[in-house]
Amino acid sequence: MKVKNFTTVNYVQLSLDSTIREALSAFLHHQVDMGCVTDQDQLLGIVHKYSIYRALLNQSSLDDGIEPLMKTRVITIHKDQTLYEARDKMMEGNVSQAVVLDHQEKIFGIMSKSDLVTSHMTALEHTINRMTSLIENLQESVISVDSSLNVTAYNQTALKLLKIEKQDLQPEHIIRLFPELGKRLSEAIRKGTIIDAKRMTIYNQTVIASFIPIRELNRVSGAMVVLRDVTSYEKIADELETTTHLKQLLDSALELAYDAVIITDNHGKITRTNRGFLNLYQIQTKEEVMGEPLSAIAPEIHTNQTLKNKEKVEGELIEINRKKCIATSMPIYQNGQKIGTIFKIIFQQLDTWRDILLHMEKLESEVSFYRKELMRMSKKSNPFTPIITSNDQMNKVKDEAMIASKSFSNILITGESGTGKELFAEGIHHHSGRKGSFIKVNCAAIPEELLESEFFGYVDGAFTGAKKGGKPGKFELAHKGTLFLDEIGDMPLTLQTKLLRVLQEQEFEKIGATQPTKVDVRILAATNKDLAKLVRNGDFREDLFYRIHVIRLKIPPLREHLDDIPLLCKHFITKINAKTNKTIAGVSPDVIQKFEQYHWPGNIRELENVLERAVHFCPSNWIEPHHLPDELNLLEANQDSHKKRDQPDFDLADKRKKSVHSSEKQAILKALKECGGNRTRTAQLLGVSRTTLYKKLKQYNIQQTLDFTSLS
Ligand SMILES: Nc1ncnc2c1ncn2[C@@H]1O[C@H](COP(=O)(O)OP(=O)(O)OP(=O)(O)O)[C@@H](O)[C@H]1O
Repeated sequence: MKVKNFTTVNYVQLSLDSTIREALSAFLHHQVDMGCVTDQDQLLGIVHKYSIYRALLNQSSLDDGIEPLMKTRVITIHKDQTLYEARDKMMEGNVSQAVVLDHQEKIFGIMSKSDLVTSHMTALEHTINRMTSLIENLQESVISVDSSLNVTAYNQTALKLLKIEKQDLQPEHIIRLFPELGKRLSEAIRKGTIIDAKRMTIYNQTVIASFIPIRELNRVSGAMVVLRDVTSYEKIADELETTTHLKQLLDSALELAYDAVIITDNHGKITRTNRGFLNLYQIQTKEEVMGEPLSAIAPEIHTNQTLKNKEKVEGELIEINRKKCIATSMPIYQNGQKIGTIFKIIFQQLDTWRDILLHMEKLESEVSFYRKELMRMSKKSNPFTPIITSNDQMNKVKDEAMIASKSFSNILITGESGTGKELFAEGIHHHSGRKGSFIKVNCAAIPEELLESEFFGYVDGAFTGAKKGGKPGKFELAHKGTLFLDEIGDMPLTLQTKLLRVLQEQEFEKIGATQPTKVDVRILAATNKDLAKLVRNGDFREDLFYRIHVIRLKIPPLREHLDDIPLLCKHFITKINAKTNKTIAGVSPDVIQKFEQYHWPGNIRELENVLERAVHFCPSNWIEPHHLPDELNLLEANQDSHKKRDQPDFDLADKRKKSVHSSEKQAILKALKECGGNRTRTAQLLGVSRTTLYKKLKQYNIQQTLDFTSLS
C-alpha cells in the first residue's frame, strides 16, 4: 500500500507574503492544522496552527506576515513510498503530519496520522478478507476459538465435517459433541504450544487434527484446530497395502508353481514370470526377460494366435529344449477388458506323471498276474476271459459263444484272419465241460495227401514206412473232446465226404484198419471264406455245410471294434513285457490315434505283432509313433489302406497259398525221408496216387535223385 493512496491532496497553500489572518481563515476553511508555504510550487516550509496561536498570544497582529512563523525543517515523504516507510519517517521526526512530494519534488499533498490510521485500517481489513477467503477455501476444516472456547472463526468445510450448523458453534455444544476437540483446544491454550497432530475419527471419517495456539500481544488469546480428512487417503493406503500384499501373494504363488508361468500384456510383452520359466529356458534372472516379447524368448509358445484368443486354450503339446510340454493359455480380463494373457507350461510334471503312470502300470500288471493266478488256481477261470473286449458287438458274440458252448451242436465260427476264431473255439471247448482234449487241425496247412492219415490215423503196418504201432488221427485224439477244424473252407472235397460220414455215423476207419473206430467228437469249424459261396461254386459240400453250420458265430474284424484298441494294447503289452522281461508302460496317445486310423487287415494278430515289434525297438517306457512300422506312420499308406478296406485281401490270400504250398512241400519231403526216397511207399504214406505224387514233385521242383535219407 502506497502513500499516495492515503494522502490528503486538498492541502492549504501559502506564500511568504501570506498574513496570519489569511492562514487562519484557510485552515478553518479546509479544516486542517497546517499549510505549506511555497514559491513557484517549491516547498519553502510549513506553518502550523500552534505556531500562529503562540504568535497571537505574544501580541502579534492578524495582519502580520507568516514568514517568521514558518518551519523550514519539514518532514517530507515520497508519494510512492509505502505506508510503513511513511509511518517510520513520521515517528522518527516525531511529527503528526508530513508533506508528500511527487517526482518533481512538488507538493502532492499532506499525510497526517489519521491518514496513516485509515490506511492501516484498510490494510487490516484487506488482510482479514484475504484470510477469511483463504480459510473458507481451505480443503481442511478450520475452527478458531478464544480462551473461553467461543468460536471466533470457522469455515464451511468444518461445519460439513462436524455436521453442525453455524448456531451450534457454542462452547458447550462443541465440548459435548466433540469432547476430544474441546480437550485438545483447551490444552493448546493452556500450554501455548502446538499439540502434536492427532488421528481422530469423526462420524466414520478419519481426520488428522492439529491444534495451534493463537497469540495476541505475547499472550495466548485462543487456539485453532485444523482438521484434515484423510479417509480417502487411508482407503488408498489400504488399497495400496492390499495390492502390495496381493502382489507378494501372486509372486509367491508363481514361485510355488512347479510349472513355468508367464504373464504378458496385450502386446505379448512379459510382465511377470517365475523360476520355472527361467529354469526351462536356462535364464539367470527375471530382469533379462521382463518387458521383452514372449515370442522372442520362447518362440515355441504360439503367442501370436494365443494373444488374439478370448478364451482359454488348453493342452497344446509343444517341445521346448527337447522336452515335451503342455501349454495352456488364458486371457486376463479387468472390467470386461482383456489386459493380458497368462501362459502355463507344464513340463516337470510330465516326467513325474509318466513315472507315476509307469509305477501304476507295473502295479496293475502285478495285480492282473495275481488275479490270473488266483483264477487259475481256484479253477473258476472263465474260459472266455482271454478274449479281451469292451465292445458291445464283441461281447454279444462272447455271450452267444458261452451259450452255444453248452449245447452239443457243431459251431461254425466265421471272421477274417486274426480276429480270434481259435480263441473263441478254445473258450467254447473249455466252457463246454467236455472231458476230452481240444484238438486243432489247420485244413489249409496239411497237404491233401496227408489229410486222411492226419484225420483218421493209421494202424501198425498200414503201409510201408508207416510208423511202428500206427498213429492216432485227430478224430481219435479229440475223442470226448473238441475237434477244431480251422480253415475248413480249404478242405478238399474228398475229405469233406469222409468227414461228413464221421459226423453222421460217429465212427471212422483208420488207414489199414479193418474195424471202424467209434468216437464222440464235437466239431468246431472256422473259416475266413464265404462258405455259402463255396457251396454255390461246388467247392464245398452242401450237406457238410449244414452239418457244421448249426450254430454260427460271426466275429467282427478289428476295424469294427476300434474302441477295443486301448484295452488290447494294455493286454498285449503286459503279455509282451512278461515274455521279454521289459517294463514298457504303455503306448502314447499319438500311437493310439494312429492305431485307430489304421484298417488292420491282419486284425488282432497284426496288432499283437506290431506291438511286439515296437517293444523290441522301444528303448524308453512309452511306445511312440516312431517305434511303429512305416505303414502305420505314412499318411499315404493310411489313405491307401482306407481305399483297400473294402477290397478283398489279395495279398493275404497269396500269402496263405504260399504257406499251404510250403507246408505241402515239407510234408512230401518228410514222407520221402521216412520212406527212404521210395516213391510208391511215399505215395502210400501220403495217401495219394503215384501220379499225384509225381505231379507234386514236379510242381515243387523236388529232385528225383535227391538223397532223402539225409534230409532233416
Ligand atoms: N479279443 C482278443 N483278445 C485278446 N487276444 C486276442 C483276441 N482276439 C485275438 N487275439 C489274439 O490274436 C491272435 C490271433 O487270434 P486267433 O488265432 O484266435 O485268430 P483266428 O481268427 O483264429 O486267425 P486265423 O483265421 O488266421 O486262424 C492270437 O494270439 C490271439 O490270442
